[in-house]
Amino acid sequence: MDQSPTTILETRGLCKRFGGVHVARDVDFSIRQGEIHCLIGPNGAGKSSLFRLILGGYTPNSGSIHFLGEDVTRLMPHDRVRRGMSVKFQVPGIFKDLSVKQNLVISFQHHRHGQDLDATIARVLDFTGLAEVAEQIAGTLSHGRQQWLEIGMAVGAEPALLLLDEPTAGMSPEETHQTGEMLKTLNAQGVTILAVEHDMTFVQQIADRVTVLNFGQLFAQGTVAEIISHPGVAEIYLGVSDD
Ligand SMILES: Nc1ncnc2c1ncn2[C@@H]1O[C@H](COP(=O)(O)OP(=O)(O)OP(=O)(O)O)[C@@H](O)[C@H]1O
Repeated sequence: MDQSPTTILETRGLCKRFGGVHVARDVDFSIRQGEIHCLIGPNGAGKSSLFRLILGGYTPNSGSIHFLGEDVTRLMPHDRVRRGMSVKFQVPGIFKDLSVKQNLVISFQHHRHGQDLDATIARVLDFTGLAEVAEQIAGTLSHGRQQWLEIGMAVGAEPALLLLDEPTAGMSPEETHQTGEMLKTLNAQGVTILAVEHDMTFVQQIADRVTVLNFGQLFAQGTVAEIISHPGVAEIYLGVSDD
């Protein structure tokens, strides 16, 4: 099994079932250091489940997960975060009654103090384009800006791997495009990104590689161009069997 230095995360023979439902079937999946990797597939394919397995929200029935060369299969989610994973879920987990800046203070105050905390907040406000609304109550921001605030909260600790579950859900096309540019900037600064995503325009904008899941199994993997021209991928989206 490949365990080259360029592999940041790898799953080996990962299986997870709930009763008779197999949400992950023998999944061998890897993310390369420095890439933007998108996870796609039809509804119910197992994307969110794989995401939760990687983060430790679900425990696999069998198989293993390796992050930065270490077996993290049995680690609690917070121990995975401590090792460099960070996550933004689909539903914004922000404090809506607090200001943008107060949200960032709460996110970073356990890791950063004094000038270091101020510098981190300034960097995140600049990166997310939220500096002009730093004092605004977060719940009054547009949907897109609330999502950017949460991305900012997820990247303040400078993670090695950022996991995003449908980061553009509910966004306008312009907000979606801006999010893509934001993530490419972050990636250029050294953050590896895994995004579960439905919007293929967005996937084309950001992805270095794409993995397609279907019925809990790895169906195809490749560049965006390879996946788009893969005849089986179009078929599973149309609900036609590839057998
Ligand atoms: N905790 C659970 N208990 C039982 N079944 C589950 C659980 N989590 C997921 N499933 C089932 O596993 C399958 C895969 O679900 P999952 O949410 O991972 O798919 P998905 O690809 O993320 O779908 P979508 O694109 O609709 O979000 C579905 O049939 C779902 O109902």
